[in-house]
Amino acid sequence: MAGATLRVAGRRLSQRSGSGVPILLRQMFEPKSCTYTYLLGDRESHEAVLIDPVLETAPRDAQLIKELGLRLLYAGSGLLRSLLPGCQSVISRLSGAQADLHIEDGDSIHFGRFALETRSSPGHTPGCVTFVLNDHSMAFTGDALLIRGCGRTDFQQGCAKTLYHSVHEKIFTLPGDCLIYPAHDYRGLTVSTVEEERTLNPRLTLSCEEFVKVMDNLNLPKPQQIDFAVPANMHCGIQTPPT
Ligand SMILES: N[C@@H](CCC(=O)N[C@@H](CCS)C(=O)NCC(=O)O)C(=O)O
Ligand SMILES: [Fe+2]
Repeated sequence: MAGATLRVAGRRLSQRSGSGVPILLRQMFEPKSCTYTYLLGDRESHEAVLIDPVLETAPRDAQLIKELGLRLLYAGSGLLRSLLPGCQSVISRLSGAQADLHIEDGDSIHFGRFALETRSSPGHTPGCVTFVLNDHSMAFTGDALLIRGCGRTDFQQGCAKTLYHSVHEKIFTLPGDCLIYPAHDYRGLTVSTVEEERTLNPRLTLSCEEFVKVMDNLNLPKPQQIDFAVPANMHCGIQTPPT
């Protein structure tokens, strides 16, 4: 099972660092929810992981994974698991959702010569996680940190103060040139860096107190898919018929 192990909290990351080894990375877009899904793979072992998958595009993602000859080990979706046997669904333990594997702060997800470090980054939801590649060259920030923005905190047990501390302590402490890949973008931007967001993010450059005020007054409309997506996420992306 070498290269495919999930390590428990606090253990050292793999010594097989990603540094100098080109990773296979694909950013894929779902236009309805403006979601980015990320496929990360090791060209040598063909092991891969999928971050932030969306139900609607699971068949597309599964097809690409097959075409590229990859073996998907982990995905945050139960549907991918049924489309690609052998794949395990993964979600934060703090989400309270069902999955094959529950991850916690400090866990590592290994695929081939690479590993993703799990950094719990609650605030948008209690279960939000940022995945950091083991050489700290890139971070997948989910809905916590968006490009020049951040996840809203007005539903799904969100908390602005918690989000502020998550971003400052778990993401802004990464190297300045670490690439930031968010789960959503509503303006067509695709990638940022820690340094850019540390200096230019209009919300996260505020004091914690000012940030909380801004977040409490965003008055955003509810996302179109939310009533459908939240219950599904509790079952790792699988809809259960109403009873
Ligand atoms: N009108 C938009 C709403 C998008 C939205 O609320 N997005 C969430 C992230 C997905 S749960 C969010 O946190 N947005 C923060 C922000 O500042 O936009 C739509 O339905 O597309
Ligand atoms: Fe969200």
